[in-house]
Amino acid sequence: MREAEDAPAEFILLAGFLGSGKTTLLTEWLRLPEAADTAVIVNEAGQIDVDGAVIAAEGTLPLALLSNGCVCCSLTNDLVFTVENLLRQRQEAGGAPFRRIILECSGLSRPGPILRSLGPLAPHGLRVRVVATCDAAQAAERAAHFEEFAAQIAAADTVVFTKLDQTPPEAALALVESINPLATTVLEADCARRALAAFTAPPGRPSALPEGEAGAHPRVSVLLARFTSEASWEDRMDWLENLAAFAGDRLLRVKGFLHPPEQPGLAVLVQGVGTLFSPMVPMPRGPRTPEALVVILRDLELEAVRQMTPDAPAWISRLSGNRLHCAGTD
Ligand SMILES: Nc1nc2c(ncn2[C@@H]2O[C@H](COP(=O)(O)OP(=O)(O)OP(=O)(O)O)[C@@H](O)[C@H]2O)c(=O)[nH]1
Repeated sequence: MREAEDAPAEFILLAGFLGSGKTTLLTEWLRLPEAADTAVIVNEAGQIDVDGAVIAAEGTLPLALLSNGCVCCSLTNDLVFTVENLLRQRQEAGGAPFRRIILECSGLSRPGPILRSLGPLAPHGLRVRVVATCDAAQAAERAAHFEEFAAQIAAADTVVFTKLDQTPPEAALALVESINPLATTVLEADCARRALAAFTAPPGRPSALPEGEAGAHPRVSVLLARFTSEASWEDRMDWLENLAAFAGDRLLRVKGFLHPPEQPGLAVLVQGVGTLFSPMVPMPRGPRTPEALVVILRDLELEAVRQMTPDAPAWISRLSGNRLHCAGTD
């Protein structure tokens, strides 16, 4: 579908639960020619900017980061400032106006407060749209435990199903339609076609309705794991294996970088959703790829994880300065 040259730029809020495939969808999009004139803002809730490093590896695109907090509760002013900065820098550089600014939200953020915070951007005439990813394999479990899941789906103009290679989509589709019968759904196994459908879908509702419920999650812990200088590669793998076995379905997400001691220039991207780990991806070691793993758990506290393997050459701490979810009301 060709877009009119003078169509207003879009502000796309890319929501979706932890590990549901937001970054993957976005990187697929950035590889397409249609993605020219896209700017990206990444809201990584912790100190480790994994998504930013993965997206930056796609090339030189205007990329801004909102880190150390959740954009739906603590960073709404920063968001307006960041968008205005991107627009101004583009104008000052004499570049063509952006067609799209995509905000990748952290996985537990709720679209409602973010949409409401966009008021000061009204003079820019951006058309706002919410795209939510839904992991077809995990939808029922997420819906049962996390109201953020329902808030994300309910706010979406477009719901994009992911992990269709792992599970048939019917149950997740029925669930999503029961939460938000108005959303356009994208059920596309091919990654490029899925990304194209996600980010160029015709506008449905003019803007999404903010959801009402508050979403504190005292049951979620966000921890940071680091390894000592004596730790071998096997120690790191053992620790991860133990974690998956110990936490079971209480393990929601692992992501971060490991540094193989034998390979000084190399960092390895580690991605786990639940206890399922993707093949590790090698990346150059550098300031964007520090060695640390963000571990997100349900119903498991720091002390329990430390006690899991008290002698492991690892430091486990709470992620400081982090608020993955809203504790307040709207
Ligand atoms: N098999 C399969 N794996 C996928 C698909 N989409 C994403 N993944 C994998 O799922 C994991 C999480 O994907 P991400 O794109 O990082 O998910 P995210 O929503 O950005 O994660 P957070 O930022 O932590 O909330 C990665 O290991 C991806 O490779 C898919 O359609 N099929």
